[in-house]
Amino acid sequence: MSDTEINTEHGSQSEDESDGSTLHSKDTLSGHDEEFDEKHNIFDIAPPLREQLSARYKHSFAYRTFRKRVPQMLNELITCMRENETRIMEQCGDYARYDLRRVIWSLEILRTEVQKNSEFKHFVDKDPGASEWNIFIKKLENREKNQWFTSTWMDAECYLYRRIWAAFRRADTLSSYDYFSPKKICSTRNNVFLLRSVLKGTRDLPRCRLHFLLILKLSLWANRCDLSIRTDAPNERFIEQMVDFDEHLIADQSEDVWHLLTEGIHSSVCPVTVDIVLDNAGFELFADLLLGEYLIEAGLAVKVRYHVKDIPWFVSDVTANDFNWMLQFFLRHEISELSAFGRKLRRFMRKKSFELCQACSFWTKPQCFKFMREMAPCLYVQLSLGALTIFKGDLNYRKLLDDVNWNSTTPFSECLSGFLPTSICALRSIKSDLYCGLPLCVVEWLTEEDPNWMCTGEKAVIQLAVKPRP
Ligand SMILES: O=P(O)(O)OC[C@@]1(O)O[C@H](CO)[C@@H](O)[C@@H]1O
Repeated sequence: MSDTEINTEHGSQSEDESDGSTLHSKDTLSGHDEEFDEKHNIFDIAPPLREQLSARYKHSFAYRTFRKRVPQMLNELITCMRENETRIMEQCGDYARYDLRRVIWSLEILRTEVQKNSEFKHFVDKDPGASEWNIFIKKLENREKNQWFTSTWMDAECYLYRRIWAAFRRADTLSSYDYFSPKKICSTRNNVFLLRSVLKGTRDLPRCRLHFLLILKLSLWANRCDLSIRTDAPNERFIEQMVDFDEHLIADQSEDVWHLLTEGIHSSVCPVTVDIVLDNAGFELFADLLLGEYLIEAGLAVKVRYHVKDIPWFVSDVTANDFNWMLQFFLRHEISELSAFGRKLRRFMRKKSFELCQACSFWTKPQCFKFMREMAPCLYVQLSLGALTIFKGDLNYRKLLDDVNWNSTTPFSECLSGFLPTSICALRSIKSDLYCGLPLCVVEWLTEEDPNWMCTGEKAVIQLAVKPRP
């Protein structure tokens, strides 16, 4: 990712202007929806139990995603590319101007396809993944699930981000340009004072249960800062406010995670590795680096491995470039607390206490994690050699649960459909309509209070499935 200043101001909306995709806002769909729904056989119901989520259910976040959020996200991306043409040319060369026009044209076509509920097209790029995608799309065609509003939500969303990537990839000058980087860079730069205040509050914490819980929850609540949903920046008093966040934790197995790391794993026999499957860049990545730092310094792990996406994904997901950019950002920062943290991160990388794993393409495939063993055996074995894998965020959670709308009281470990390479911890602020492992009636009560609660990221869960070891 380049360090060039890029304007993201104009492409974004204020919360008031937004359209139902923003946190805290209500469902505001109306107008042409009835006509659209009738034409495309949209069911006037919420996602049925034990079914995979899909935009074919009107009362779902998936429906709103394709009716509102996705066209809006594509508009923002197009505007951002137009407004930053000169800067992109500085970075990618003069010819980028022509490539950019072609890309914008492709993005406009894509937006129309979503709005018209068109069929998925096959990929024509030369990337090795294209043929695999095309086989997958063919299968969807055979099952008549190859449209934005007939496919599952997961298939359609992953296809969307792969299509955006293909539009840039085809253009020689832009093939390795990360079109979401302006947003990701700004989200870090605009929060420098927050980063400093969090750093000040978390230096040299001795090993103890309470400190561990603080850092684990910081990593959890940082997941509220998802750039594809949230327009407001986290508050500078984030750490102090976290005490109040606790009441929003509707399933909390954080103590079990502490016990697993301190008692369940015999670190004297084999050195403990913890894997963190990252979600968003910006403040959330920072919090995940703090979590890694604490695990190492408190002797809870000897190695923390970070997993990233191989292509720009769901707007703000971390790629290897974002990870490296953040290390450099800290290292070179003029604020002493930030640069000291940067030097520590560099030390951890050099000593291999931290490892940035080679980005595995499985993370950007539409298949959920129960298929990992078969589709990405090396990744599965890698995770199984670690003591614990922490999955960050809502999208990873959806993939853990096969994107199925489980009965909300079904235990977390049951909903993993056999996926348990090692012990698994999910840190998820809830931004979609699926849940599990919750106490009886919680979903009913919350829905009575606010039918939209599950799309706001306000509530969260910390859940753990322990892998029995011989
Ligand atoms: O994984 P994250 O960053 O916590 O959330 C990803 C997300 O924004 O994308 C999906 C909808 O597009 C939802 O599952 C969720 O709201």
